[in-house]
Amino acid sequence: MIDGEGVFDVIVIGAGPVGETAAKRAVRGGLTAAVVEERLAGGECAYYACIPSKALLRPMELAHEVERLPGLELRGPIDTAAVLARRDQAVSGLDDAGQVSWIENLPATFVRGRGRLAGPLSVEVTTPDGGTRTLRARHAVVLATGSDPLIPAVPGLREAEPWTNREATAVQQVPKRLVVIGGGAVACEMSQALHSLGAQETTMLVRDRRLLSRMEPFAGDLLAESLRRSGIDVRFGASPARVERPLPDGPVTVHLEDGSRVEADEILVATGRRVGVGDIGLDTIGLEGEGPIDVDASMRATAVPEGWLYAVGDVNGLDLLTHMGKYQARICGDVIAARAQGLPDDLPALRDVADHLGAPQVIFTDPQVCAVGRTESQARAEGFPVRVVEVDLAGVPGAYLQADDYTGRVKMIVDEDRRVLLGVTLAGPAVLDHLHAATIAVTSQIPLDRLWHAVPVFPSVSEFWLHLLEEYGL
Ligand SMILES: Cc1cc2nc3c(=O)[nH]c(=O)nc-3n(C[C@H](O)[C@H](O)[C@H](O)COP(=O)(O)OP(=O)(O)OC[C@H]3O[C@@H](n4cnc5c(N)ncnc54)[C@H](O)[C@@H]3O)c2cc1C
Ligand SMILES: NC(=O)c1ccc[n+]([C@@H]2O[C@H](COP(=O)([O-])OP(=O)(O)OC[C@H]3O[C@@H](n4cnc5c(N)ncnc54)[C@H](O)[C@@H]3O)[C@@H](O)[C@H]2O)c1
Repeated sequence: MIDGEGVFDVIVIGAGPVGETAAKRAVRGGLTAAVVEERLAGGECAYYACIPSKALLRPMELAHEVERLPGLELRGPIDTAAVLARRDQAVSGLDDAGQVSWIENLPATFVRGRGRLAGPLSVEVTTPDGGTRTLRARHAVVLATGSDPLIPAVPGLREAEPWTNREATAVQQVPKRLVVIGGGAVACEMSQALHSLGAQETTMLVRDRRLLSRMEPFAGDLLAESLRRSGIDVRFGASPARVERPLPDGPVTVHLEDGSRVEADEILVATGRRVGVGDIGLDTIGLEGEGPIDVDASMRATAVPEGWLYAVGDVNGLDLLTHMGKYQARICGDVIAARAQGLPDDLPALRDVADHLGAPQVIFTDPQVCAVGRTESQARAEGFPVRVVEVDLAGVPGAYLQADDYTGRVKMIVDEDRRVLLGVTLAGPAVLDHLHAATIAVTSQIPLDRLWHAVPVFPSVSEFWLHLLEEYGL
């Protein structure tokens, strides 16, 4: 809704899931908003990350479920063409018309083009036809510019035109031989998805000694076992020294630091992200640097004393997860609206708490890996009086009824002084929906003596709570 030529209460740069949410909340709070997007409204998440990756993983998950149950059998291999067609549907054929209408119906003004700060409260947009347009904000500019794949400086790697998450999630032809650099979320999910869809030789080159090295060690170990069982070659302590691809469409060879080499048809780089602060005009407001934008608990950029600049989602580097970015965006949009209208801006719902407790996260592999709060090593490093309790999920009737040879584990970290949970990690088939109960317990700091009265149903997987609490001594 424009109420002056190019003048809005709030301007959001970046229409990923996070920028869209910030605009929605600001408009709900009675403000006018413009949303500037250079590529596709919906962002990385909708087209090249969360949505397509989960569409590609779901058939693998179901196939594994069937394999684990005697009496059931798949009629044939996974129909890759059908899976890719369903993925195409899930990403709306890379057409953002629906997302643009959603933004316009907020109502907010959608501006296609590259946004760049042009001094305080001012945004210059380079439109697709090469023209420029200047927008002014009365109250706030929100940076929601996300992140881009990071390609490490390995000689020959960039020249080999590696796949990033974008090409991997948009795959049309699954390579027969795939080599993946990385052992984090993207590497694990995409290796398993592409292997299940036809990559016959999949090699993961993991620099660390474990997969998912920021999570509890048992989770990465269970996942590595599962990946290896399905035929993926997971190599630890494997660092690429140089990469060669003599012909653009020919095979690629990765030479490792230990002198060995891997040849493949395609190479996927999954080594983290670079936050989206490049060429967005930070210099025009006296900021510099390549790193995330530091924010306070109301999502306001701490380096801008006048307080008109906010940063939400991947670009602030707090937690590179869609649900966390959208949570930040709800706070941000509401705070901007409150401040613009002189309303209280310090209500409990208007401050970021969750990012500092340990964000909930699910790795959608088989086994699924789910975590919230602190790991044991984080809790110990922070000086908490820690007690750890672990339970084998195979001993929980609700779990072993699900499948033969059910393999899974759960670990809880207790603050012994307060007898509350600091963190929970669980890994196993189809456990992701159990994470929210753990998130509630960790976030709400429910005393274990109270949690004891939340009786889990028999025979459900959620009885692991009972097993944990009994093991603890209740
Ligand atoms: C393969 C993969 C799978 C993932 N799976 C999950 C998952 O299952 N669950 C989960 O929670 N998270 C997942 N993530 C992380 C998630 O994708 C990100 O945390 C999320 O996309 C961040 O949202 P955002 O809006 O901050 O940024 P983005 O989604 O990156 O959107 C930013 C938008 O800003 C636009 N933009 C940037 N600069 C400008 C500019 N100057 N002017 C105009 N527009 C601009 C971009 O074009 C983009 O559309 C995954 C990531 C990857 C790579
Ligand atoms: N299901 C999910 O929630 C999900 C799925 C995918 C991605 N994501 C998010 O997207 C972000 C990016 O994921 P990602 O997997 O790219 O990053 P990551 O930070 O999770 O993992 C990066 C991996 O690359 C390795 N690495 C880094 N630099 C390297 C180098 N120079 N050489 C060799 N190895 C190197 C690291 O050791 C690590 O194993 C993550 O923060 C994650 O939260 C979330």
